[in-house]
Amino acid sequence: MDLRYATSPEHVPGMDTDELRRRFLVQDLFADDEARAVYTHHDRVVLVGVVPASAPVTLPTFPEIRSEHFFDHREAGIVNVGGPGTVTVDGAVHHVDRGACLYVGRGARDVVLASTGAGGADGPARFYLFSAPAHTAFPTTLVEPGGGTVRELGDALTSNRRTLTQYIHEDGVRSCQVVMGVTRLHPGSMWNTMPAHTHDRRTEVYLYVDVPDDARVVHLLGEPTETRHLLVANHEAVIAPSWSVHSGVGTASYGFVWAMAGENQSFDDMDGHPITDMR
Ligand SMILES: O=C(O)C(=O)C[C@H](O)C(=O)CO
Ligand SMILES: [Zn+2]
Repeated sequence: MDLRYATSPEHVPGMDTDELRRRFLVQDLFADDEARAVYTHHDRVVLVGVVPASAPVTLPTFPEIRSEHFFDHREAGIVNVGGPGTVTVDGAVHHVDRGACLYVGRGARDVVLASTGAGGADGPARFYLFSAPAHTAFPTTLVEPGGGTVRELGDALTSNRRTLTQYIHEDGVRSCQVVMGVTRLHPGSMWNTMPAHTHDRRTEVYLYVDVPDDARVVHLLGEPTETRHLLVANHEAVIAPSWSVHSGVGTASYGFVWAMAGENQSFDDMDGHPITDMR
């Protein structure tokens, strides 16, 4: 498990590219037949990538969380960004196809992730887990692709036309902390989350998907008047501490899985920052 301590904003001005990437960029989260994890002390969020390529993968616990089972004190949202698959939770099989989201509540003990495609064009399933501490148990719940609460945002004239779908949120699938969904840029639009915002009550992570191999997302982070950027490739994630903006522009169309944890689950609890105020 890659353990990352929290970063205070006053340290960002002195950071070079390598340190910014070491602290906030998550690379190589996905590897065949493995469960790879990153633990950030920002709201104690744990990210896990699972690609059951040749056999099902049983979600392990990790020594760093000191629990007999991963979900003893945690919950998670799981989005499949690969081929068709299943997530079996204590014997109950959930078909989690590409674009579907499964919420797994505190108390789950045996979680097995598997691919069901016959090695078709989509390849194996690619499960992305966003986990946060949980202090009560909510039921494991599946949202099918195309389900959830949809918001149409932006405009083609500002190249930020996009469809935001909320899966796990106050008016959707219930959870303790996790708020999770997916945003898809419309053809010809490249900017996400512009105008930018921060939410000091929550940490957020973006996992970028469907980024062509020869393209990148230029992702903005940092305090609004002390921004930095990261060049992000497909299936890489960026950790946005509560003080950080999180916005980006791609060199080709893409989507991203966004997820938050912290003080509240109010999606609209955010503080906007006009681009004219940012540096
Ligand atoms: O397209 C967007 O805008 C988003 O997806 C915004 C994220 O959901 C977010 O940052 C919510 O706080
Ligand atoms: Zn946000």
